[in-house]
Amino acid sequence: MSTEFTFKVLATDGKARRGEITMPRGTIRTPAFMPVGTGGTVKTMYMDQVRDLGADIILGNTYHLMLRPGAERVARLGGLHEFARWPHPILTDSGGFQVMSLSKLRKITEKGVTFRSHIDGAPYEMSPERSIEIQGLLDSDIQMQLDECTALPAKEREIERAMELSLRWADRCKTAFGDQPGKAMFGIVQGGDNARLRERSAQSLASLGLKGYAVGGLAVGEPQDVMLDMLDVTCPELPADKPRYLMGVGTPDDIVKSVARGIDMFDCVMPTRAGRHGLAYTRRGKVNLRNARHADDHRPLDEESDCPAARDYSRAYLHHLVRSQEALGAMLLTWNNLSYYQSLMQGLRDAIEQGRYAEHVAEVSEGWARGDI
Ligand SMILES: CNc1nc2cc3c(=O)[nH]c(N)nc3c(CCN)c2[nH]1
Repeated sequence: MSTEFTFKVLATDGKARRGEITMPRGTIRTPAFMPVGTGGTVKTMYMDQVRDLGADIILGNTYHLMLRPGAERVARLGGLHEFARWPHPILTDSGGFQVMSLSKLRKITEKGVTFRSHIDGAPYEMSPERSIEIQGLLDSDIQMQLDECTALPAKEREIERAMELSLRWADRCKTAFGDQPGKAMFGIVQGGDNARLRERSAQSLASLGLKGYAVGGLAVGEPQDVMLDMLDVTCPELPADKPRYLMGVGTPDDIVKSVARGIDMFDCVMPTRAGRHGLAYTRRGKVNLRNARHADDHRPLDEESDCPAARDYSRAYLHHLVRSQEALGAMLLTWNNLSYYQSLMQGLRDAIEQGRYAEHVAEVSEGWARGDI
């Protein structure tokens, strides 16, 4: 187990990279999908299950945990890993995006963000320094800079203002984070759907010499081709020997296309949120178990899966659980969805090692297109 945070590219296939992040709490095989554990829990899952599905790292949220149960309280209780019984790496988002999407009466100034809690309306201030302090109290392994994510569509001058503010905040976060060998602080590239601003943001962040770089400001409603175009201009400006994390992405199709453009890490609520809404991800595409067509279908979701949720339960039973709003419905479909996402990532990692990434993507895409029989 290394005491340092290191990233190695083990193989490439075009722009796709098979890599490995080693850090004190464990190794992260990339391309990696991080299940979202917003409030210190991957909803409806035991942490042992999440690990057994192949997840090397999960995501936590500064915003939610600072509001409840409180960062100082988590620190007093031994940090987030001890609190949630997840001993492997944790990446925490910095809170800016969640403030903008969840809280009311929020204001952004040079100093930071002020906002009211979406839980009890209490007022809060969060500076770049406080965000890093909170992530330290959580004992987070990979900490994200505080940034401002511009909602799209937006005027160029608005995108530029937020991008430049985020750059100044990156510098302040780097100073606040200091030198923590076994941990990392990632910068976040902004710049909306503007190629020139994306390049400027990436180049400026690269000059900070950070341990990793996220691509933010995407998956905010823009068409997939716009997101992919922004990756085409951003990734080449980022150091090839550092991990690249595309925030909030995405569908299986988003992921395979983003890996092909040089992305190494992903997080997305889709597999977990969809599971709670009766939607299953499978190698033959999506299956909506709310649909009455499943009411008498004795087949499992995927007889070839090694996940019991996909292999051992009939669609009829899953349909019944979902329609009856039974907790087990959300549990089994979340289990199935995270299993599918992790098996997708394992397939991508293997394909890059074997130099057959394009062929593998064609195979999985054909499976989705064939649709669920
Ligand atoms: C679902 N789409 C999405 N886009 C994001 C952009 C940022 C982004 O630009 N910055 C930060 N800090 N987080 C983002 C997130 C949250 C990731 N868990 C995003 N999620």
